[in-house]
Amino acid sequence: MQETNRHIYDKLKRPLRDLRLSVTDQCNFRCRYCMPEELFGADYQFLPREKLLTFEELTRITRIFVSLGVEKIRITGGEPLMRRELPELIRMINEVDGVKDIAMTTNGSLLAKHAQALKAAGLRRVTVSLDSLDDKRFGEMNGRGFKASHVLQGIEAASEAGLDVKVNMVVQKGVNDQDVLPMAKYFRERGHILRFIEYMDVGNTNGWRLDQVVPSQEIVRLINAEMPLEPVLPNHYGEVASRYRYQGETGEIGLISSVTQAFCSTCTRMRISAEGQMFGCLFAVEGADLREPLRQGRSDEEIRDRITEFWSVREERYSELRLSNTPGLKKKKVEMSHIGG
Ligand SMILES: Nc1nc2c(ncn2[C@@H]2O[C@H](COP(=O)(O)OP(=O)(O)OP(=O)(O)O)[C@@H](O)[C@H]2O)c(=O)[nH]1
Ligand SMILES: C[S@@+](CC[C@H](N)C(=O)[O-])C[C@H]1O[C@@H](n2cnc3c(N)ncnc32)[C@H](O)[C@@H]1O
Ligand code: SF4
Ligand code: SF4
Repeated sequence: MQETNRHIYDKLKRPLRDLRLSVTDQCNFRCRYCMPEELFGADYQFLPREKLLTFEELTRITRIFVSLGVEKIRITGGEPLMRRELPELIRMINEVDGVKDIAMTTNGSLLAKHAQALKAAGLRRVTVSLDSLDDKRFGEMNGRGFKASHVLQGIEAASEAGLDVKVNMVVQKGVNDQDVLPMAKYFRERGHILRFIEYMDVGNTNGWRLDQVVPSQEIVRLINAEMPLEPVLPNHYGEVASRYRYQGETGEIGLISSVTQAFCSTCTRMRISAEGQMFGCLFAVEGADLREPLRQGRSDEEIRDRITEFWSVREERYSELRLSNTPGLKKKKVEMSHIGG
């Protein structure tokens, strides 16, 4: 029987509501802002299979988190579609009593192949990352020469399969800022929500510089000048993106402003890396292990206590601290491809 779901709160009184599960640390792209080729080269040691949480372990974790009030699950990575049999995991998670929303973030390269199976397994929404419509620029940004047209086919296939599609674009000054308007026009016509993400200083390897961030407000101004926008209220507490609607239409865009308007004060997200470490922040230094307790035969109650304890001492708010330029920001952080974006 489903236990009574109770919310737990961290030190800053933020409830635990969302669970982001990374299912692999591997990826077929080498986006410079995430996994630069020179650091994630041919000799890079990805996690061996036995270290990855199994589908049964991921499902059990989900069930325990749901008993703590989580309703929203996001599958991510690395590239989640590189994990074999992923639709089977979706099916298993979808059967967990109390899961209200299950979504996946993907680079879209393998989406055309898997969209139908994912939908049939119970996936509702997919967020596809795409940084440019220009094949050459996109190929350079993803570090592997993948074509934008290929990802667009994936988006089409997902839409045809009945999945709700959003698109994420990381905007970097001098790299793809010229693509903001063409992307906005393209996805406005097709009715998909495009979200612009401020380039972040994730991990230790992407060579981030503040002057490469395009502030969200600049993007709003740029689009508004051509296609007038109006702000829209958030869908729910803690929504990451601020929303704007094209005036007189239902179409929207979103702005994820983790550099210029940090949203840590309403951050309700727990992240689990592919090897089963819990992270309370995208910029965490280290996580707390769940895999060993799972494999040592600990009871659900014991694992629930471990999660509760971890969340109750959580006080991370990295982006807010970065915003206030607090000295002594952590030097060594977990990599985004490892923790799951
Ligand atoms: N700094 C920071 N960035 C985040 C956080 N959550 C998401 N992001 C960034 O926002 C991007 C978009 O998030 P998505 O994976 O699309 O998920 P979401 O915003 O929860 O999506 P919806 O459920 O559709 O609202 C991520 O890839 C990250 O780049 C967070 O907690 N902190
Ligand atoms: C780490 S990826 C994992 C899922 C999948 N591989 C993908 O690209 O959608 C999740 C999201 O993080 C975003 N991301 C990665 N590095 C980033 C950075 N430095 N700043 C902002 N967003 C970033 C990506 O664009 C993507 O939308
Ligand atoms: S952003 Fe996604 S697609 Fe790009 S390297 Fe990172 S994990 Fe891979
Ligand atoms: S920086 Fe950390 S605490 Fe702030 S919103 Fe992102 S994940 Fe949450």
